[in-house]
Amino acid sequence: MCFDSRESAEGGRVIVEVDDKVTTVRNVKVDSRLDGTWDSREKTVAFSFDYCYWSVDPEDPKYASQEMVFQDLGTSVLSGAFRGYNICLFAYGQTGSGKTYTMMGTPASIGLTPRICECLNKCFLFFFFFFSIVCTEHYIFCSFLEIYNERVRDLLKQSDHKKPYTLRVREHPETGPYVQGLSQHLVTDYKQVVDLLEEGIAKRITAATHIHNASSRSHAIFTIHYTQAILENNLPSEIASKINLVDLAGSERADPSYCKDRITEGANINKSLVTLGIVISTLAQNSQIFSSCQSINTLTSEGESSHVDNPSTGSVSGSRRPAYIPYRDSILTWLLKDSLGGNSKTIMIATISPASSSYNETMSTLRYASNAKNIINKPRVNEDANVKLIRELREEIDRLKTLLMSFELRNSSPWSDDRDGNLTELVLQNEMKVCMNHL
Ligand SMILES: Nc1ncnc2c1ncn2[C@@H]1O[C@H](COP(=O)(O)OP(=O)(O)OP(=O)(O)O)[C@@H](O)[C@H]1O
Repeated sequence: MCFDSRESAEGGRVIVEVDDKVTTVRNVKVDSRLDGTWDSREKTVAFSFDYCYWSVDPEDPKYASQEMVFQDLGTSVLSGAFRGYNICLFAYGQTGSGKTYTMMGTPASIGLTPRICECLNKCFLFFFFFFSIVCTEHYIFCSFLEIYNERVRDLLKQSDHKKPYTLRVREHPETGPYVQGLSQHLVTDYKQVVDLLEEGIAKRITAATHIHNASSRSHAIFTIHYTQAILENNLPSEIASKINLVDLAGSERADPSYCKDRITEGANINKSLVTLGIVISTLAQNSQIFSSCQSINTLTSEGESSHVDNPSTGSVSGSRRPAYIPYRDSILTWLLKDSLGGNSKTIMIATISPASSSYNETMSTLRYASNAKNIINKPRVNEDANVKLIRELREEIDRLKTLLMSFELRNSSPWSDDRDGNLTELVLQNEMKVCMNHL
């Protein structure tokens, strides 16, 4: 949260308050109605989130530093990545409100992305020691792209200046959407990551707007593919995690005084942010339907009731179907499909301005974030399929062995020999499958 230059020049009347996990916004127009007439609008609206930060004035004791944000959000990205989950962290908010500052930072105050990269390199040994897993090696590949005017550009590839390098988005049946031909860079130390980030940020398209004189006009996605070679129960295996760190272009109303290019940019930025909003609210609605269906099923299986009317879903026993999610309506939502509603732990950072002149933008950003809070994703660990199979077979062997022992302890009946024989056979078959998988 910060004032932009325009708001500071205007004297910046503060209408936002942050108290622990609650952000309250005051509507000054309601305040200024001194004629005594009744106003139906709320004077203050409170929003609750997992974390709320105040970073308007560094002298303020409540001031949230980059380190504090990293301690809360960055470490949860890292612990998810170490355990093999896909993670997405994206910053959304009004132009000039601090998205790039939070995600990338400045040389004097580094942001989340470089801090996460630094810790991926440094902390993995501690993590594996802590979770008693033996990690033999780890690899980090990075890519950096921007979506500008609904086209994808590689920010880490040299291109002919006359012809910008645009890439196609494709969809893999198992791993989901990806950018064909996007360059991947192996990094082995922090300096290399910082160099890549600096190279990409320098190539990213920015322009002066009325609000911010170096406004990012594109959505930037920095992706880290983090793979760990591990030994679990003496089995070599790999855990892979994809971390998407997304700095969105600022939401800003179109201004007719801008040149044609700026208006086209603005229209494309708005199109993708509107689609993102629709995707988020549809996912939130679907998650509500899903969770109410689950609670209906729980009640039914407990035998308490088989007909539950749920006013929020408006139907009986979950007959309301999940709505279609228009991921493909913009490149941004298509590329983030898995992060927004699939196999990913996703964190949204909403950046706002505390100034009264930004009231509408602030309310819209906080409503957006409130909607996103209701989405329930289903992240799963990306572990090696063979190791998973071996673990399941071992569990099955243990179960069958226990069963066999209990038969042997009992007095054998005329048919028990057959049954014991079948179990022994099953144990042998499973042992063989495990051996084959080891080869
Ligand atoms: N919490 C903060 N503390 C100090 N300075 C900040 C903070 N947040 C943002 N700034 C400064 O405010 C200016 C605008 O921030 P930033 O570029 O991050 O905005 P943005 O939301 O990414 O804007 P746009 O969408 O237009 O790209 C920058 O100069 C940045 O360094």
